[in-house]
Amino acid sequence: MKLQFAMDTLSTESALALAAAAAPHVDILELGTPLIKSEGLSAITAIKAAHPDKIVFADLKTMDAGELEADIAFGAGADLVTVLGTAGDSTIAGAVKAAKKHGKGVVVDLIGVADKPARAKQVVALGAEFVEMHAGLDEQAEDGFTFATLLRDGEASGVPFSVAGGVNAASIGSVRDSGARIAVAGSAIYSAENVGEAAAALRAAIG
Ligand SMILES: O=C(CO)[C@H](O)[C@H](O)COP(=O)(O)O
Repeated sequence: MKLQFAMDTLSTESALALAAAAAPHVDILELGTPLIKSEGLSAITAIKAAHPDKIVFADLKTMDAGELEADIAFGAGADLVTVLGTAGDSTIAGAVKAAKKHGKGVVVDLIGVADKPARAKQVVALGAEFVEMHAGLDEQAEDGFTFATLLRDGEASGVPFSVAGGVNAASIGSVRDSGARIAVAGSAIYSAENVGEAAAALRAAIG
């Protein structure tokens, strides 16, 4: 299983520092949505230039203009971009078209999707590389939500999936056991006193 570090910070400078500390222990460096909104596409270019050997993931959370948004992010250096599963099929297909042009990939984020396994199958058929079983902060706070639901949805989807939202040292073993291809950890790494050690501990936990 790969480890993805979601850098939910607001400046390129702090993202570069976080990436430098965590890079030896992670496979994928994610520029969080707030970072891209704050700094723009130049942040993607800066992270890719500093870490050409890592997969650079731009969490665009695109909802419309799929081809255009994906095209400019790939042009800036992204290897993977996200489109929302709640977007229309044409938006997802447009982003996939841009990915094919650049030899890159599209990940569909299923945040807010009621039937995640069903939508997962549909978007992979449209050309998504994998789906992200993602519970946002609000969804995590809803009555009846459990992390296990996310893992069950991933297993039930029958397609390649990552898990995001609440992945930490206590939960990452269950993510691996669910068959996820990728575990996405944000605050468990960037909020730690020692970012490098936190990333190394998550890596060690999944082998
Ligand atoms: O995409 C995100 C929010 O929309 C986060 O980056 C992702 O969910 C990671 O969350 P956490 O900090 O709980 O690991």
